[in-house]
Amino acid sequence: MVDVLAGLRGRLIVSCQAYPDEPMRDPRTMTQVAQAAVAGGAAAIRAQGLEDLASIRMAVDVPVIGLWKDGDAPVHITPTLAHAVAVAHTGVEVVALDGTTRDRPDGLTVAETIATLHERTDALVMADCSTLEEGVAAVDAGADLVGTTLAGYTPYTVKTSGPDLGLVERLARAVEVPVICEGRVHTPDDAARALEAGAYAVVVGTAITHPASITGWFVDALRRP
Ligand SMILES: CC(=O)N[C@H](C=O)[C@@H](O)[C@H](O)[C@H](O)COP(=O)(O)O
Repeated sequence: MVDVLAGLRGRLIVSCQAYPDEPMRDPRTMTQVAQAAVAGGAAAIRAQGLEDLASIRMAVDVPVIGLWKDGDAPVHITPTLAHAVAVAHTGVEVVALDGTTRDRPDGLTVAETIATLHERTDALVMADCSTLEEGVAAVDAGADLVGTTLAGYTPYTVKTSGPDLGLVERLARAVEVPVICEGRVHTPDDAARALEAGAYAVVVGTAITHPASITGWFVDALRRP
């Protein structure tokens, strides 16, 4: 598993996710998107949902970071231990879960969730966080990687127009585990700046794998006076 992390240093991870009721919400489609990303040089794939994960894990030869978005509670990225174990059982190398200190639907803490997952499976854990304090706490709780995934998506954080590079910088100074810059990395320049800010690796989702959003960016630009 140490090799998994070593292979991600300085590299691009592509998040391949389609949202409920979208046309591309189909495991075969997401698998093809993941294969295309790997062909383009992605060092790992991040993906969502048990079916997508099982299919993508079989189809690509790079590590997969898996999550399961479920429920309407504020904590919905791999929200419970049962979700985390199910994600690990798809064969992915890394389980991503909500690493904030908010109440979890099963009443467990992040530390209890990570400890039990580590006991029961070989998967590494990526804690999706929104603040420096959450990242530090998640690492203390046993997270193997920490991501800025939720910066701007919790009620107490501000959504920066690009990636939250300030948070990347502060986290990279504060923790010993790899810091993954994730969220609103929309250009190659954003990605390069994330590494300069101290990120170990960079996740890009929307800007590579979400055609509806990318189309919208162009449509909006044409509407400007
Ligand atoms: C906040 C949240 O739920 N983020 C999710 C986490 O898996 C995904 O919807 C994002 O696409 C992913 O984090 C990549 O970010 P971006 O698509 O901005 O490159």
